[in-house]
Amino acid sequence: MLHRSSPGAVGSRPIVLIGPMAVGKSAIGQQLAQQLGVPFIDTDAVIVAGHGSIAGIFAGRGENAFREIEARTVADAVEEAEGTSTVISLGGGAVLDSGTQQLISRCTVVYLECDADTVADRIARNSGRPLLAGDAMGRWTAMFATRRPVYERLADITLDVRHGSISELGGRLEAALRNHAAAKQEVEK
Ligand SMILES: Nc1ncnc2c1ncn2[C@@H]1O[C@H](COP(=O)(O)OP(=O)(O)O)[C@@H](O)[C@H]1O
Ligand SMILES: O=C(O)C1=C[C@@H](OP(=O)(O)O)[C@@H](O)[C@H](O)C1
Ligand SMILES: [Mg+2]
Repeated sequence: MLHRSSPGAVGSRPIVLIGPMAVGKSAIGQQLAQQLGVPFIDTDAVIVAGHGSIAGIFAGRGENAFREIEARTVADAVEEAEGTSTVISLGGGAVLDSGTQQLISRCTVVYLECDADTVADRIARNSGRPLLAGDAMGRWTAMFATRRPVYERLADITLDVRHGSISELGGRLEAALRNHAAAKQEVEK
């Protein structure tokens, strides 16, 4: 019998978290991985470990260089996670890359959905996100408007994260993943 938190029940594909900056991809991803007892990869953390701070990469080499590093890092993470339910949290702009879009179609993609009010305080405290320098809320809102259709199109599961603590949202996401895996199994029978 499967334990309640056994990773088997959420399927055997990598679980990829997408969504706008500060929605909680890194925090909820880590929480979910802990609940499931599976590895966690935060692609931004991998980039920082290999190349220094994200602000430093943007300032020294530009956004295009960051996006190239990011696409390679995501590809390596998905490859490493293949055949497992490893949780992978992406940066908010990673899914704009068409190669990344193709790669994550082999994963269970979770879109964390929120509104500007949810992230306003977090963004006001923000320091390390170069794309939010200056008018952080204005920039966040403009980017969300253009990226939102991409997040919606790529999502297998959409989780509303406007209310709830990180651990509550981890619990809700685990339940949504179990439902999704069960529904897929039913279709494949
Ligand atoms: N549901 C939540 N409740 C309270 N704080 C949250 C919640 N989700 C995220 N946070 C906090 O907001 C900040 C941004 O979250 P983070 O996971 O880094 O977002 P992302 O990776 O999507 O940019 C972090 O300090 C995180 O702990
Ligand atoms: O949305 C973006 O373009 C970015 C989001 C950031 O990650 P988070 O979404 O985890 O903040 C980070 O990758 C970089 O600052 C660029
Ligand atoms: Mg993050």
